[in-house]
Amino acid sequence: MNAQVEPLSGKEIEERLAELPGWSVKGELLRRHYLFHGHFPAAAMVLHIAQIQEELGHHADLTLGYNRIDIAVNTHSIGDRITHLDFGLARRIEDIAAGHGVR
Ligand SMILES: C[C@H](O)[C@H](O)[C@H]1CNC2=NC(N)=NC(=O)C2=N1
Repeated sequence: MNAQVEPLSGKEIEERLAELPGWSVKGELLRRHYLFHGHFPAAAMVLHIAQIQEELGHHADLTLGYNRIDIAVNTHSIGDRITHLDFGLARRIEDIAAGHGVR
């Protein structure tokens, strides 16, 4: 699956990170965490992200804590590298974050 997708170069990753404040790359993972004012808003955002992931056919690892979620994503189908698919999902997540009352 997604065999046609290429890993992004370091320069491409830097350029795309510049458009996504709060997101970072560690090794071959694109990551962010969000903090909330309680558990339900954090859980609700996880469900909203799940909906987007099913729409895109691309899925991050989501860790739900009491008042935070931790997100990490790469593209499994090409050996766990960072691709435009990961940044596309990150963009979509970032676009819903304010509406979920992240602090
Ligand atoms: C068929 C389906 O689209 C693929 O298995 C998708 C599902 N979600 C995925 N998510 C991630 N992060 N990487 C993938 O390679 C991937 N592949």
